Amino acid sequence: MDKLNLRRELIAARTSLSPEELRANAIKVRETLLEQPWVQMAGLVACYWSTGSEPETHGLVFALWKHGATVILPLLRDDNDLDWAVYDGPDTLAPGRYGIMEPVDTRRGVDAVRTAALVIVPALAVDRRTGIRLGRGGGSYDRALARVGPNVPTVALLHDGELIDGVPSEPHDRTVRYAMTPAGLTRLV
Ligand SMILES: Nc1nc2c(c(=O)[nH]1)N(C=O)[C@@H](CNc1ccc(C(=O)N[C@@H](CCC(=O)O)C(=O)O)cc1)CN2
Ligand SMILES: Nc1ncnc2c1ncn2[C@@H]1O[C@H](COP(=O)(O)OP(=O)(O)OP(=O)(O)O)[C@@H](O)[C@H]1O
Repeated sequence: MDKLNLRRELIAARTSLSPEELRANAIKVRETLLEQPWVQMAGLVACYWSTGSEPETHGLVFALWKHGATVILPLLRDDNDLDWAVYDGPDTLAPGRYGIMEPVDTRRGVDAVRTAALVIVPALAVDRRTGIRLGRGGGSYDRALARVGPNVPTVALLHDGELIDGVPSEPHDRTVRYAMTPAGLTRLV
């Protein structure tokens, strides 16, 4: 299946998830990730502020922040590349493009993600054999992940049925090292 149709199918499946399922998944994701030593030890974490039926990250971001980590969140630039700014509590976010909440703190530039010790990303699907990630289609995270060093753990958050075989890929597509689903954390590459 091509990317466009696969995206359409995955987005349709997400809209059928109930608020209870979304909440249960969010708790599982938060608890599983916070158990990992490499998560606990990360001083600077790049995450995302979830919207709609995406795997929910609000509790995770809050918990990482409370734990003492510096959390940076993306701001979508006009060229679809990602700028980054520091999360400083729930009152420090304002809607950006597509209505996604973005931090109002000073913009740290597209290269800020290079300094993260852990990178948690949104995805519509990940290929379980290759780690290839399918995103929204702006190429934003392809660009951001290209700046992340090979030894930095990268984790895509997924719902059930989104860790699949045969994600279509192009040369610019980036991989992630872990997929987090309601079934648990899977090391990919
Ligand atoms: N929560 C969250 N934050 C994020 C991302 C994301 O996927 N999730 N991004 C990941 O890159 C960036 C924002 N990029 C986005 C790109 C497209 C759409 C979106 O809703 N697109 C519509 C169609 C848009 C259109 O009208 O052309 C869609 O997918 O239906 C949302 C975010 C940065 N922040
Ligand atoms: N490094 C890059 N520099 C500039 N444009 C890029 C880069 N990587 C990808 N793109 C462009 O982004 C567009 C969308 O790519 P693709 O469909 O793979 O997005 P995606 O990975 O699903 O989305 P996202 O990364 O935003 O979650 C493509 O047209 C591609 O040319």
